[in-house]
Amino acid sequence: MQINDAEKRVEELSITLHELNRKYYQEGVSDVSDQDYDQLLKELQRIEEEFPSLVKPNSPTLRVGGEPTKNFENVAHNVPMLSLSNTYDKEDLLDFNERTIKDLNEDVEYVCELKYDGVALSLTYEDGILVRAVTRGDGVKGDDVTANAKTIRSIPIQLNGDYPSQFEVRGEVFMSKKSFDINNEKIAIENEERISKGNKPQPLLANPRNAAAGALKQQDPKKVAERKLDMYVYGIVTEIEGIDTHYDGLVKLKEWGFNLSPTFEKENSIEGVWDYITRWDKKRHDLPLETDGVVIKVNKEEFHKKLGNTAKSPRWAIAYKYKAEAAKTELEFVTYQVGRTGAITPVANLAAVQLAGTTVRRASLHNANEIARLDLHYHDMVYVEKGGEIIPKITGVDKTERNEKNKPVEFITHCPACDTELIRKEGEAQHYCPNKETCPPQVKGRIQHFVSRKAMNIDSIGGETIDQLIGKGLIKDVADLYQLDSDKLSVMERFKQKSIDNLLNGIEASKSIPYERVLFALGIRNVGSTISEKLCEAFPTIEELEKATIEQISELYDVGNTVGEEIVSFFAVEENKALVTRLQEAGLQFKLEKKNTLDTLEGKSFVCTGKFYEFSRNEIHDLIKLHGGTVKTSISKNVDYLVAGEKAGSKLKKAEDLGLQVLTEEDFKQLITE
Ligand SMILES: NC(=O)c1ccc[n+]([C@@H]2O[C@H](COP(=O)([O-])OP(=O)(O)OC[C@H]3O[C@@H](n4cnc5c(N)ncnc54)[C@H](O)[C@@H]3O)[C@@H](O)[C@H]2O)c1
Ligand SMILES: [Zn+2]
Repeated sequence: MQINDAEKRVEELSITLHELNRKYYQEGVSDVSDQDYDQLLKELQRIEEEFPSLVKPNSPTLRVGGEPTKNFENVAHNVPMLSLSNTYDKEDLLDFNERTIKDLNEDVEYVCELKYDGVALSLTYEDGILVRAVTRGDGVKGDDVTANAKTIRSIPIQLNGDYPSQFEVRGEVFMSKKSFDINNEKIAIENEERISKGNKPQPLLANPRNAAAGALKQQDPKKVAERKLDMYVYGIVTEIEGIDTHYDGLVKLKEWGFNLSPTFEKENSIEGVWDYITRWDKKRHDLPLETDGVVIKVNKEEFHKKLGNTAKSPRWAIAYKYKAEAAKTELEFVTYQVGRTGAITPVANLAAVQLAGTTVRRASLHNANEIARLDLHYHDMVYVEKGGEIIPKITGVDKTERNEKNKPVEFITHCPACDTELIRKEGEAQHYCPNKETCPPQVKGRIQHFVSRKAMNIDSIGGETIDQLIGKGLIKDVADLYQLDSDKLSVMERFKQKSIDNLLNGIEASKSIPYERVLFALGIRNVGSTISEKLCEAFPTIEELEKATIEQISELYDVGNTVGEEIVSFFAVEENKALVTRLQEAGLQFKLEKKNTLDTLEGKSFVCTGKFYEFSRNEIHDLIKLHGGTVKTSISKNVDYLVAGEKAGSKLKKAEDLGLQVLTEEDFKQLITE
């Protein structure tokens, strides 16, 4: 691979992984299976190993988890809370064993535990009393959720026995399969009542892991208690005299009153580990909670110190993850969904089949390429797989069972919602319905996105209200919302004055939503909430963004080419410009609120490369922005300064060739303190 191709691929992978992370940790949504995610991450790791100069300071290979939230006090961890390196492969596991023995120059004993599928929590005890519970957050600091943790019955508030005076223990908070079902039943019953009163139904919990994460972050501890969470602890962090092995630590934890899964086991060789893994492959489904693998840990504490950590995970442990489960069933027919951007997604409708404890009836087929790849025929017997909990996917067809009369699945040519002929852009996998203006799911989808919580947050407008507003001809697009008034709304059915007031108040309040969220709300393809923040920082008014070129946009840190293309083509459409103007006239924010920035570096642009001592690269970026400068990723004549650390490499050479000013970390510090 050439460095140019590598750089491009690194960028693509980083954007994809950042977005998958954001969805997974912030919204609890998985767009791809864990196995696919792990494959992408490994690919990035391999490229970065080959081209170390391409490692960005915030690369997904270096980052743990999500981010702490603003809803709780953020607390720094005494010892970082890391992730675990993982594998789906026996070979990798054997390699791990060999490497460990080689590094230690001694035989090792392991402890095997199941990998509980929930969220990590750190608990601190002083004199036997729980004083603090903190989530993993970004690994360095997390959310203080002590009040919530105290409502979880399996977390002891007061310990028994000979516990040390102060120590930290970590474990997994989870929602048992039983609580998950009960909670969903409750929500379903509440929904019947809500619907009968004309209110919006609540979404069901998607899966136990996501449900546990959501519940733990509730603001009201009473609500946490209602969700009936549990916790298994899996390790002591603090060094404690007399506890020399991980196994002894677990036994002690049990004595002091903690809740542990009784499934942990000591193995004196990697063969023993493999035996444990095989034994639990099927049996784990009988456990009260979801598990997705086995965690293998070196037993002796002394070895943990010797082996140390990578940026992201300890070297003394590895997770072996079980492969997704598969089943075979019949493809009955294919339906097509229309998204808010007009993208058409084919969905396989299957004869019901049991898979990993749930009944599966539908699977996503992604796009026409996928159908072609599978060479899918109606009534084929297909293999479905479910990675973790996400929508299952079809991985193959059993062609030996194909009846010759079965016809191949042909992609539709016209939109199932509005009958417009579909288009497919060159080089793209997806079909689109080009009828943006009147295709009902697109019109509705855009409005739904616009009012959603992370966008304009108008929660008084649910799906059914949108249907009615469109049906009664009151709105055709999002700008029409701002023309509504009591009079017009009087034609709405099952709408009391109170609902009308709520709706209008919500719309009014949205006028103060900041520019970055308004931009996100516009629903431009590939412009998610993070990208939108970056764009607003670089182009503080919509007029500046409108004038920006693809190149200028792609130069921004972590923003790819495709975003530039989407932005430029958005503003090339007259209707879009007109929509923005109408929203501006309605009083929405299209200008970045000036944060308290300084102007020391106003108008200057910087590229940073290499390794720094006093600051991390991210901190330097933040300092540049704080002082009014801009950060770019690649060297060009338009860059003013290169801040070069240790091992600066190719960028330094290029900067020198172009005659740019090169700053050391020290020079940079002087520049901002001048
Ligand atoms: N599908 C997606 O879009 C998507 C996106 C992001 C992450 N993911 C998945 O999440 C993984 C990364 O998440 P992660 O960093 O939380 O890592 P992880 O969940 O794979 O492993 C680390 C965690 O395991 C937990 N754990 C459970 N049982 C344990 C035990 N017995 N001992 C020690 N720890 C135990 C701990 O909470 C620890 O934080 C990825 O590998 C991927 O599978 C998927
Ligand atoms: Zn259509």
